[in-house]
Amino acid sequence: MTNEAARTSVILIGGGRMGTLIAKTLEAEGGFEVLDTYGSRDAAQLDREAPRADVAIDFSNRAALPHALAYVRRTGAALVSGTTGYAPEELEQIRALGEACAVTWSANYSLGVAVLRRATEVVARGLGDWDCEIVETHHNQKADAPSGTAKLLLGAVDPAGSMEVVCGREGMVGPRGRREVGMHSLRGGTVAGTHEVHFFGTDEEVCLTHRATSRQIFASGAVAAARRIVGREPGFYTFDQLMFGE
Ligand SMILES: NC(=O)C1=CN([C@@H]2O[C@H](COP(=O)(O)OP(=O)(O)OC[C@H]3O[C@@H](n4cnc5c(N)ncnc54)[C@H](OP(=O)(O)O)[C@@H]3O)[C@@H](O)[C@H]2O)C=CC1
Ligand SMILES: O=C(O)C1=N[C@H](C(=O)O)C[C@H](O)C1
Repeated sequence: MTNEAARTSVILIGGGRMGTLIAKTLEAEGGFEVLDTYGSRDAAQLDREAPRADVAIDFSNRAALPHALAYVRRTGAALVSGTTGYAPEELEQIRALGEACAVTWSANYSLGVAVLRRATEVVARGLGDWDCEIVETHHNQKADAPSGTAKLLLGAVDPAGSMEVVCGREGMVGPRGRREVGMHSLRGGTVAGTHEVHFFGTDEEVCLTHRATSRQIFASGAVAAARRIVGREPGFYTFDQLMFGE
């Protein structure tokens, strides 16, 4: 068998900042062959003509989802998706795709954020009656707000989904409610992604912060996920399951 035959074939959905960096990372790491990249102009080709790959890596836009789903259903490729901005029903469609193929979706493919999520769960349990505000900061080209990672961290603060979520505080009348979480989005410059979870008590504050200083962490995490998902049984796998086996 030649090295060529052993390579994992990939199609990329989205060839923007992340898609370009993932292509470079696949090339640098070796063992992968990118068959093609699909963007907004040719995403419809995914439905019928695009060649079968071992794995599709999707960092694009929610508008591409019907094509990504059609591609994976048609070809049986594994899916690694990092696209954010989905509605809950769309995320449910991605999870349901796991009945037919091996699928992973994560709002953040950095190891640091995977650990931050766990740390946030622990701190939130310990400081259950403290006020909590989540602040995310990203570059001025980001299409969605709040970030997918901010929503992931909200899930760690409030796993039951029982708290009121207040996005920004403009027009707020009266004091802050006890059963609410504030979400705040800042946009500017070239920030790769900063997430802060603030817990405020009386006369004290605990703040957990993750700061991405480069997008490379997301690209490397997505490629690691691609390596680990190819050849798995159909199912929806979390990033933690792929990386930590749990
Ligand atoms: N999970 C994670 O770790 C991370 C997730 N992200 C997420 O990845 C996504 C992409 O981010 P980024 O690369 O910075 O964004 P860019 O704007 O740089 O790139 C977006 C890409 O998506 C393509 N696209 C847009 N609409 C469609 C469509 N309808 N069908 C097919 N392709 C489409 C664009 O194609 P064209 O150029 O042809 O218009 C472009 O290539 C975002 O949702 C972002 O939040 C980002 C970083 C990390
Ligand atoms: O669009 C980005 O850039 C990023 N998007 C992801 C998100 O919405 O959480 C992950 C990361 O923060 C960078």
